[in-house]
Amino acid sequence: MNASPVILWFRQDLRLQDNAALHAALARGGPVIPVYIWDEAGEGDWTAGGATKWWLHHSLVALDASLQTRGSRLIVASGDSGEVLSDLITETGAEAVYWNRRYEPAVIARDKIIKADLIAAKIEAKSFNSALLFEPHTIQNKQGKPFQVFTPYWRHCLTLPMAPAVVIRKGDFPAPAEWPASLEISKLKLLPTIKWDGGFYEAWTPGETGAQAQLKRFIAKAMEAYSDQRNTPGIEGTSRLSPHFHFGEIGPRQVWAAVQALSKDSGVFPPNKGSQTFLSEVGWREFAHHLLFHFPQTPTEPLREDFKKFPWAKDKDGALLRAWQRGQTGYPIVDAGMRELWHTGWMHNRVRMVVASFLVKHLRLPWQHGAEWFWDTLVDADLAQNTLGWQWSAGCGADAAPYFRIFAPVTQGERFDGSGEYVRQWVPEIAKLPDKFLHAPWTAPENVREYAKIGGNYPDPVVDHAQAREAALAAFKSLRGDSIVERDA
Ligand SMILES: Cc1cc2nc3c(=O)[nH]c(=O)nc-3n(C[C@H](O)[C@H](O)[C@H](O)COP(=O)(O)OP(=O)(O)OC[C@H]3O[C@@H](n4cnc5c(N)ncnc54)[C@H](O)[C@@H]3O)c2cc1C
Repeated sequence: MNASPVILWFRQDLRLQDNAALHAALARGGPVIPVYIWDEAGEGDWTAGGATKWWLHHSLVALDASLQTRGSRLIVASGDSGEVLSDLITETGAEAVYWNRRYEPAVIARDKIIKADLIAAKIEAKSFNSALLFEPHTIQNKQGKPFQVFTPYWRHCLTLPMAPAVVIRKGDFPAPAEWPASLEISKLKLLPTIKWDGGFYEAWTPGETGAQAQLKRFIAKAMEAYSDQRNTPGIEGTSRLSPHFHFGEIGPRQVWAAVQALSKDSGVFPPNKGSQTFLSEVGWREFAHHLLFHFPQTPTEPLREDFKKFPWAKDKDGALLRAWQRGQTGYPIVDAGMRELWHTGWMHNRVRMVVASFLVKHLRLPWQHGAEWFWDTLVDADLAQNTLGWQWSAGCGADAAPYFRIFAPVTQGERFDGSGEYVRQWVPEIAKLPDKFLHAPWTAPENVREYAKIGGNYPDPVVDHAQAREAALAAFKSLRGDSIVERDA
């Protein structure tokens, strides 16, 4: 038992349950001082975008409220993490700093320095895993190398022991006799000054309680049918846990345990096909972190070296990129996705794949432009998962979709939004079109267009699908210099 305070440094682990650093801090004894540091420079080139800042504000408010129910509170500071911690140590007499690990390259580099400095100053510095089932440095293939294909990666992971979720005891957390100074959360200025975030409030409840409610809802209503319904953007067929995962308001061990609990009666795990597919998507999240850790250059550079020479198209005045960002490409499924993103900070995975393919293949614009836009607009923007998603879509990453697989936006719309529910919600100016023309409004006869009152409200396609596809294949061919199999997805 220890009487000196321990600083519990919260980062992307904004929850009390299944929090290994908190568990260790409580077990150590002595007052626990929970701290959050807003350290933009410490994130390297990837400081939080507008949408994740919105989420963070509300998540910190929720965390502080939860801590207060435990006789504690959140100390909030801004600045260089190492300096803030050092000042707090002086102010509080803390002799230990505990935190949960993160895996982004700039953060790893920063944390290493902080740990070394703390140890040199004779402060107990300990880090823990609360974010992943399998930490990247513990996983390698038979050749001792990182995995680059998901299926063998995941098969290997599933042979390994998995730590259970950590249970935090009930009751108050020991508090210091005097709390150090704290900023008000609003002083971090994370919320937008221009009010574009109205839709976010309707769509989300940031914080640990919101995350648990979302998991419960998903398990009760959608998990069993997940493998059939996960590709239909017009229904709530997926968990929508991604921003909660990103901020560590829920951890994968908790999700695993919740699915496992359903197997109590049958003894079969996972209990059904839906849960099996769902857990393998959680596996993709693990894989994304594995890749980012082992290939830290990939947020900006293609994993496949040959793609560095890809002949991207010229986009005069950025007009094509702007049309894509604003949901004005003339392809309804693409525009619906981009508008859903702008309005709610989230986009369905099927549609993320369609809009990413459209940017990279139809418009032939660099995937990095798309990754940057997603970074700023997604509430779940995550360096590991965003990088994997974009490199997968562009065909230049690990286990990626081949470049020559070009998603045809009309076919994708008809196949995955056949009833048009999704497009009608996000592209209301064409809502009155009959299903037959909904995904290709330019093919509707004039009288139908008139009846549906499309008028000049909705743009014609910014590129012709067939021509764009040919140009993309030619560009790919010039890169590869060999024959390719052509197939629309
Ligand atoms: C171009 C592109 C960019 C993406 N950027 C991000 C991002 O910044 N942040 C992010 O969390 N996800 C990203 N994804 C992955 C995926 O689209 C989202 O995780 C998913 O849509 C989140 O919705 P959900 O929580 O309902 O997922 P569910 O289908 O319920 O899946 C459960 C969890 O598994 C993980 N997951 C699901 N699909 C994937 C996947 N393909 N890759 C990695 N993890 C996955 C997520 O953590 C998700 O919350 C991206 C995908 C693409 C194609």
